[in-house]
Amino acid sequence: MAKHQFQTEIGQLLKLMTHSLYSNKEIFIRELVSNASDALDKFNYLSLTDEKFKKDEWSGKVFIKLDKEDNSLTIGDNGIGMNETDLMDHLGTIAKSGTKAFMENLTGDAKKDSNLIGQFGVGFYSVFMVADKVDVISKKAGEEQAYMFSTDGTGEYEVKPVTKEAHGTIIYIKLKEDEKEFLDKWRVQEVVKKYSNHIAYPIMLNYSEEETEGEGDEATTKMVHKSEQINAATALWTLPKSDLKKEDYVEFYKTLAHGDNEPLSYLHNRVEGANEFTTLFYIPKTAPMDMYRADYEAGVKLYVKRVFITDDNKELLPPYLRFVKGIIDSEDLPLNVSRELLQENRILANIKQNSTKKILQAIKKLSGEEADTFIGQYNRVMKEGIYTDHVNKELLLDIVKYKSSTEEGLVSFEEYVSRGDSEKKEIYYIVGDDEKVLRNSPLLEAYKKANIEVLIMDDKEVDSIVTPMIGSYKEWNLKDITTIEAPDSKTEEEKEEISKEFKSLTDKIKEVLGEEVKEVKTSTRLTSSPSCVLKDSSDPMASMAAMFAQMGQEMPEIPLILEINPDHEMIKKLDKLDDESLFSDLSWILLDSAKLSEGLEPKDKGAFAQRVASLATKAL
Ligand SMILES: Nc1ncnc2c1ncn2[C@@H]1O[C@H](COP(=O)(O)OP(=O)(O)OP(=O)(O)O)[C@@H](O)[C@H]1O
Repeated sequence: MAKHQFQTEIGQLLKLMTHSLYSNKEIFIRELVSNASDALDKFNYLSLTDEKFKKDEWSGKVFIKLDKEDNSLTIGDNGIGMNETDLMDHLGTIAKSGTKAFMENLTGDAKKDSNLIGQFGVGFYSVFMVADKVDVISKKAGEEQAYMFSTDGTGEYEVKPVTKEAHGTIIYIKLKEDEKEFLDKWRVQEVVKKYSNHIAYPIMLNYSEEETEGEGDEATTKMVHKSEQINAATALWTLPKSDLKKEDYVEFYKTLAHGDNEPLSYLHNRVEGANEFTTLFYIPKTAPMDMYRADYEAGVKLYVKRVFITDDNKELLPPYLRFVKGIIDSEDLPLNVSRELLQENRILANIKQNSTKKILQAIKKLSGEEADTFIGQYNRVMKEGIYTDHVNKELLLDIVKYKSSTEEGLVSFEEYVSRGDSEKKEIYYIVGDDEKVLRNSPLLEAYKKANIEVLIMDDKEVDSIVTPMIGSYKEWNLKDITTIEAPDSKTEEEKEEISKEFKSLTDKIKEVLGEEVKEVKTSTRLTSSPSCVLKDSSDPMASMAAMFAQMGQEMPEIPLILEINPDHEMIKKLDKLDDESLFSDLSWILLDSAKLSEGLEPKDKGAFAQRVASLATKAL
């Protein structure tokens, strides 16, 4: 008999299962039933597509056996089964990178942590919350030899050949002394109904019960073996909407998401006509942990006429909808559609297009608290959608929200437009990575004064790439306020006059700063700040920079224009200053502090600090 060491991470995981996650132990039943159901799905597919298995008169079943005398619970299925390598690969190691992420994400809150179990696919090991010892006896469909994998959940497991008639898997669980509740028929039935009522196969509960025959002195009791189906065993999505209540949808979601939370929203549609299919989609209340991992798991399962095809196809929905969980069941796809060719399939492309639109329309309809929750979790991926999905850009633009310079909370483009200047039709925005810096930016001063709303986009990584390519929203052009003229009440002549009046000063500052700025000019956009910097939108580098950003590359530097506030005390005094060295220091400070207040860095931070210290000393 071969003894093997568990992979290190599994060792850690087992410890965790046995010692930490004890408040929600019942989920081990959900996890094992779900694995059984997956194994049945896989065999079902084979029996319908592979000649070798077609002759089988087969109907998939899960069974659960309770044995009070032996203090054991057994969960079995007649599904695809596992051979020796499968047992060692699937149960002795965790191939997925998920486990490490699982361990890192543990919060210490047992309820939350047990929800993570499903998300990270460490389902089988949850059995060690209740088991002293586990034997997995399995025979793979189409193979001769069966094997038994045994472990007591410490560091080692054994695998040996055994005899088993039919293909499938039996998991024998010797329960810990204090886990007798899982031998109670009602308790097990309750757990199965809660999590697994709508898996597509019958779950049979086998148990023994004392029955009394006769009455009084004549009465005799004997043990009777019973077997009954304890789940509905209907694929929920095939039922008419009118037969289903919210509770049914929520219950099914729990099976699907391996969790205990309610979904934020769901949509169930049957499409008839040239292309027939049913979809049932859920939007989780909280974004999946792996949403921003490159190896995220697909959330949608594909079925063809109720037969499970795959849960590993990331093309069923566009990537920005990767948080959606659910089912697509097509009537028209061939059962043996090659998994590789799914991508290019016209029917599937049509389903994808239709589903995407339906999901986005449902999201758009969310209101109040639900809409807030959605935006809190998914605003960023929706912006990703704007970038990648041109067909649904309009819908997506109605969903995303931004901070605003004049409103509390988040606002939509629609709300902005309803308040904006309907003649000018412009949407103003400023992008950066620090909300506070953006709100205090000198560039906002003129907009504040003119009472014009500016969208504060503080998710720079995404906004700086996505927003420039939005272009317009319902004929309203988006304008980056760091590149355009500010609103002001002065005429061109007045501006000209001020510019002339300060020409010698602006020339002198430019002389000091040299190539660091492209131009120095008087500003009409400032009220309380002495200076600000702007990107020169007419410079060819500016459009290049946007292109670079879209390709995810480092942006080339765009030359800056320094604007000074002619009404500011400092500028007035500077104009009259004779001390050359002080003039030079103050010119640099005008530039560097303007950069800082817009979230940019001074070129020479050390020199900046020295100049400030020297000025402070003079002021004392
Ligand atoms: N009853 C079973 N029949 C056949 N294979 C099984 C069975 N139970 C488990 N397996 C195999 O072992 C693997 C590991 O199972 P485990 O529950 O740990 O994770 P998972 O099912 O892959 O992930 P998740 O829990 O997220 O669905 C499964 O993917 C499957 O290949």
